[in-house]
Order: sequence, then structure tokens, then C-alpha cells
Amino acid sequence: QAPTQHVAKAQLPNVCILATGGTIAGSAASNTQMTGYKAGAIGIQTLLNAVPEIHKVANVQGEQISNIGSESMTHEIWLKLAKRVNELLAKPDVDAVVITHGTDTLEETAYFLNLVTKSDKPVILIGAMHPATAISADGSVNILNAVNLAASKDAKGRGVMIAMNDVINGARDVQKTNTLRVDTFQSPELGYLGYFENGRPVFYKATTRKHTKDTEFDVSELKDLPRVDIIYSHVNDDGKMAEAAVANGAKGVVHAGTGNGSIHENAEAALYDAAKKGIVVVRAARVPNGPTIESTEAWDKAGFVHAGTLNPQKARILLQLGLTKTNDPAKIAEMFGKY
Ligand SMILES: NC(=O)CC[C@H](N)C(=O)O
Repeated sequence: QAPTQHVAKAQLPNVCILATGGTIAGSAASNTQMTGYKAGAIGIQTLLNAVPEIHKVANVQGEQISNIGSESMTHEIWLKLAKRVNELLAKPDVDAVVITHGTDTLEETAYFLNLVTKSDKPVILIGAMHPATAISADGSVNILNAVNLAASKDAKGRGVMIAMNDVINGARDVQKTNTLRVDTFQSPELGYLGYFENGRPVFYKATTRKHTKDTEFDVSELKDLPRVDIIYSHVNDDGKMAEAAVANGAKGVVHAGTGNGSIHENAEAALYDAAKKGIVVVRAARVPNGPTIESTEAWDKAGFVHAGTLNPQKARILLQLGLTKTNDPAKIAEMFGKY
């Protein structure tokens, strides 16, 4: 669809919407179909034309970055997106960026951008759980709330945010917690940042971890990210997956351990061997809640880093960015204490 023409109003903030795909742009054969649709079928203009109310709060411009199911997100699209976000936010006449995204990896893209965006202007991610063609499609209200948040003076300097289902989540702590429900995005550990009250964003807390312009990471010259594999532990784990990660050239490994980041005794040797070869090993947990903390086991003495409250997929991102700076586990551990 062609953009509907709206005259820019000087008194309104300028918000760029970058579309990457997902259910929010999903199209199904009937309006009762909630799964089995094609994600990333509808272009950004069609999405925006469905929510004309956004033009009352901001001058909005849409741009298509990709149109994929986010389960197929790549480093290439991440870097393109991050570079575009930084380019846009560096312009004095751009006030905020909203990104539409599939929900499957939304938390990962949000945390990645939380660490590499070089601006304190608002960056907000949204998706949907019901396709755009469904009864009670949730995408339209999420777009409206996101633009309200983008236009809000309160939104600056809070890190990348997720605006879905009438709540505001912070990129670091948010997780997709349910495969189907519209209230899937939660921060079960540390809570929401705020609510949309009649569409107006109201903040109740802020993160204490460094983000956006206060991080040391810079993607402007990067062509790819270091390989980091996640290894999911289980009964009878024998370390073969860790060996495979090393053989495949991983520069880092996140071990999604049982309990508080525990490692099967039959898998330890493979991970010690990886660490001896200079591969940074991070201990995270497959348990959805609670931090992975330091350990009195030989693990810490071998230089394994503990992930705190970052889940394995987020620990992977911080480790990847950390590895663009250093492969000293002590320095990477400091980053896990900071971000
Ligand atoms: N609700 C969704 O967005 C899921 C659709 C698709 N798997 C994606 O993540 O893009």
C-alpha cells in the first residue's frame, strides 16, 4: 500500500517505524485463524494505515528493514537494523524509533539494541500474538501504545522498551513466557517498568543496569558477531555438544545449566577443555527464574562466568558483544555485572 499522506505538524515529535516482520504483519486465510498463518506478509504502510490515530500524537514514517518470521532472525539483519537505528537517532529531527518484530526472538533483538544503541532517545519494540487479519488482532493497539510511548517526554533514557498488551517491559528483563497468549511478554524476575493507562505511558520503576549510550559496545564497523553457542544441559549430558561447539569454531559458549547453573559431571571435562583453548564459558540456567550466581565449585576457578538474571539467549548476546572487546573471562565477568 502507498502511504496515506499526512501533513507533518511542527509541534509533534517525529517517530520512525522500522518493520522487520512477525505476526504483527501476519496474514491468515480466515479471521478465526490464530496460528498457521504467514508471518511477515503485510508491509509497513498497510500496518500504519490501519491505525490512523497515531498521526494525532506524532509525525510517523515507516520503513521496511526485513519481512521475516523472527525465528529466522540473523546477525546480518541485526547489524543492518542497529546501524539504521543509530543513523536515524543521530538526526536532530528524529525523536524516537519504533520497531515491529516477530515475538519469537523479540526479547533478543531488544536486548541487543539495548546494548548497542548510541542514543538516549526512545527505542521501542512491538509485536503481536494474533495475526493482523484475526478477530482481536493485538497489533493495532500495540502500535498506538508504542507511538504514544515514543512521543512521551518520560520515555527518554530508559533503555530499549517493549510495549505490548498494555504494559511497558525493559529489554534486559523481558521474556516471552507463553507460546500462545497475548500477555506473553513478562519480566517475571524484576517486573514491568510501567503501564499504559488509557494509552498514556506511566512509569513505576527504572533499570539499574547500564544500557544504550552508556555501554562500551559499538557495532558501526562490525560485519558479523562472534560465534557463541548455547548448550542445554539435561540428564545424561556427556559433553558432546560442548565438544561440537569447540569443533565448530565457537568463541564462546553459554551453558544453560540445571538449577543454579549446574554442570553435569560428565560434561565438565569438555567445558574445561574449551576454556583452556580460550573459549569463554558462561554459566546460565535453564530454570526460568532466579539468578545464576557464583559457585564454589571448580567452575569459577576455571574462569567460567555466571550470567546473573540473564537467560541463556540474552547471556549469549552479552557474551557476543563482550567478545568483540576481549576474550579475558575476568573482563567479560565485569560486563555481566554491569549490563
Ligand atoms: N507471534 C509471533 O510474532 C510469532 C510469529 C513468528 N514465529 C515470529 O516470531 O515472527
